[in-house]
Amino acid sequence: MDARVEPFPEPAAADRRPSRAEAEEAVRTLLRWTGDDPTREGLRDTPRRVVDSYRELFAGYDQDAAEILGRTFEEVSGYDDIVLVKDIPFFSHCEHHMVPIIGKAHVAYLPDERVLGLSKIARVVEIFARRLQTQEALTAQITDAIDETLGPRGVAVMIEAEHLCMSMRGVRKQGSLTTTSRFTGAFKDHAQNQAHFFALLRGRDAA
Ligand SMILES: Nc1nc2c(ncn2[C@@H]2O[C@H](COP(=O)(O)OP(=O)(O)OP(=O)(O)O)[C@@H](O)[C@H]2O)c(=O)[nH]1
Ligand SMILES: [Zn+2]
Repeated sequence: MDARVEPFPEPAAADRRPSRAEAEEAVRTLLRWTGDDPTREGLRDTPRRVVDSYRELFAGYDQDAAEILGRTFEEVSGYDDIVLVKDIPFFSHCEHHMVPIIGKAHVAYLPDERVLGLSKIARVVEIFARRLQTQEALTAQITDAIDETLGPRGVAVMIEAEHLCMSMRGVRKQGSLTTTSRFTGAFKDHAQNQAHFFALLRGRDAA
């Protein structure tokens, strides 16, 4: 296993999870921490809603990228050029502040013998985005999951995102975008493949 990154973190074991009642109580504690009153009518159902929201926003902990990416197709046409799915929107949450990260992922690979269903590329972005993340880890996990499961000639991933922990709070710089990228195989070794990837990305503004 590649030591740089754990591509398929084990989903949190059910027995290590607090109960729903404990989770709702934690939300009540945070409501009191804000200075509000969790017993007032408007907030009475809020712990339940927050816990339900967390289930959805962090659903990625219960999903396995290898399973999604395991469903591949043999490429019989001889197509061997770049496959790029760009502008995949995602919402994630930063692991430092648990505040949203809003961004777009651009994911490309150079097929070898097998290709992926295109929706699976967007699904793998979702799986890793719906966990607490840094942008660097999100980029690495998407790249390495595709690389290790599909075995293509190369993978290229670029992510552009705004971190609301830098906009709403802290340094308060609205609109600043962070870009991260990761390349494997033929994208890493051959500058012209990287250049092709970047040229196709620039093309998104031309339409
Ligand atoms: N490298 C990296 N840093 C991130 C990411 N998301 C948030 N951060 C940063 O994580 C850092 C946490 O810094 P700390 O000094 O521990 O926390 P803090 O006191 O809340 O920092 P400020 O945000 O500067 O107020 C901040 O600089 C954030 O901007 C990310 O995806 N990648
Ligand atoms: Zn943050």
